Amino acid sequence: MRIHHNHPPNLPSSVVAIGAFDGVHRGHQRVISQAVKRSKKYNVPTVVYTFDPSPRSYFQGARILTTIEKKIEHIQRLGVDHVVIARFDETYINRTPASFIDELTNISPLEIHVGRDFRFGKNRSGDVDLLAEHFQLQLTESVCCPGGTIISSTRIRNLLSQGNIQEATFLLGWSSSNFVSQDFAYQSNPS
Ligand SMILES: Cc1cc2nc3c(=O)[nH]c(=O)nc-3n(C[C@H](O)[C@H](O)[C@H](O)COP(=O)(O)O)c2cc1C
Ligand SMILES: Nc1ncnc2c1ncn2[C@@H]1O[C@H](COP(=O)(O)OP(=O)(O)OP(=O)(O)O)[C@@H](O)[C@H]1O
Repeated sequence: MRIHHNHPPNLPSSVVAIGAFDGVHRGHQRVISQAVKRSKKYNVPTVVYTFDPSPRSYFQGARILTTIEKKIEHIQRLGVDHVVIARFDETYINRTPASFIDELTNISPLEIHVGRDFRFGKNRSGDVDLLAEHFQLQLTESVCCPGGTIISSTRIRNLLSQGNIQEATFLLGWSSSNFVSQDFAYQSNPS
């Protein structure tokens, strides 16, 4: 897998998945795996476009589930060809939706895979309807817990803070021993 910092490569065609993907949990895995499956069908590379730091950590100071290195490792395991890591800083957050859309045209997406709630651009002003005016969108069905709640990084963070490692690990879909960041590992197992 090739790693691109800040700027996507120029590609003649691709299938793209976009998101913060903190934890690369079961919901994220579905978004990315569906992109990989479709890229194989088209015989074009899969690109995952993600952010460092994650927007939730930047805006709300949320503790991360995965370091950027771990995130890359898990994305690679899903069979992705290229990962773009955009530095999420003051300059970046002020970009307009149009500027983000322009950037995506460099990778010539045949399809873009995101969840229904995906937002982008300054003040979260871009949504899936706007993206669909420019690209073929594939909206991933939400992956839920057995109880019916949608899996999210926030939910997993809360479970870990409460010490509920078993459920957090299940929602992550990876082994927590080599997955959860040191901060959480320490908090959940202080001995
Ligand atoms: C160019 C760009 C600018 C963004 N600016 C903001 C912003 O001003 N405020 C904000 O809360 N999020 C901003 N975001 C983050 C998005 O709201 C969102 O978190 C990000 O696209 C990842 O999607 P996800 O949270 O569904 O994974 C921006 C994203 C992009 C791509
Ligand atoms: N449970 C899920 N099922 C399907 N798609 C999901 C799921 N959770 C997130 N996604 C999608 O994956 C992409 C990345 O999502 P994001 O990183 O914001 O995850 P999140 O779990 O909602 O995080 P947070 O709780 O921090 O907001 C987005 O397009 C989002 O819609």
